[in-house]
Amino acid sequence: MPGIALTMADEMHTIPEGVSPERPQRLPFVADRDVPLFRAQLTVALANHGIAMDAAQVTALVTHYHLLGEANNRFNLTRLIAPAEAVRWHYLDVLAALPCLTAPDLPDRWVDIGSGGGFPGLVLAVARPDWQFILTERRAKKAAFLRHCVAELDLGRRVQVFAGDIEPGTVRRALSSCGTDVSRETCGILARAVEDGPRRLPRLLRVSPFVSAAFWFGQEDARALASRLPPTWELRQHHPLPTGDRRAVILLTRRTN
Ligand SMILES: C[S@@+](CC[C@H](N)C(=O)[O-])C[C@H]1O[C@@H](n2cnc3c(N)ncnc32)[C@H](O)[C@@H]1O
Repeated sequence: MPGIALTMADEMHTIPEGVSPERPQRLPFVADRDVPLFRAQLTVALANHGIAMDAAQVTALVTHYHLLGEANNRFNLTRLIAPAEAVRWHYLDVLAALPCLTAPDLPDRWVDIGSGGGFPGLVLAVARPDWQFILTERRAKKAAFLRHCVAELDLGRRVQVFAGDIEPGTVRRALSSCGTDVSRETCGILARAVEDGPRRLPRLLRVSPFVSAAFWFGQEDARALASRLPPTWELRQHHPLPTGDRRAVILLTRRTN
């Protein structure tokens, strides 16, 4: 059954096919009901898509979902919180990108622009214990939620949260404040469902620490991005995702010559 591609803004995430439009926009999260269902459906999805994770990693993702659900009852992090929707549209959507992110010449340090509830950065941090992440989020409540998740999941040694706006003029300062030596170190940039991404994200590519980028896009956004790429960047891979019709991770790299 083809899914409907996610659009750029969370508020606009389209309802996946098969979900009744009659349904209330946001069902309250009920931990006793939803967490066991989520664990079962996540386990099936990982097996079906050949994504290897050990028991501790699965438990960490379940814990993240639990925290997300509880926080979502207090303020809006995502509309897609019911177990089946969350597994598919959030966790599988992120984890299915792993094969294209794991080439040895790609960075092991990533900056997630607009992490929201932790997608993709926090989920990738659980999946790849050898990578480091800076999760950035302009909204204070969401940044506080991310910090809480990092503490609960014991990821503090390699995952940092920057609360603030990431723009071309501020990004180097933001990374420095998280301990990155921007004159020597390189990193990759991640973004999923960031508002107006095809227009705003290419500007960040001009900033020097960034040597790779992975953007979760539908077909239209991928097309719009292609015409805005700085000349020093090229498309390295278009990695289709199983979560939506023509949905993909667009992997970009800075040219070396
Ligand atoms: C639509 S949500 C998507 C969240 C998450 N990436 C996901 O895929 O579910 C976009 C998030 O990016 C944040 N955001 C947008 N532009 C930003 C910027 N320039 N710097 C930091 N955060 C930003 C917003 O506050 C919002 O939480």
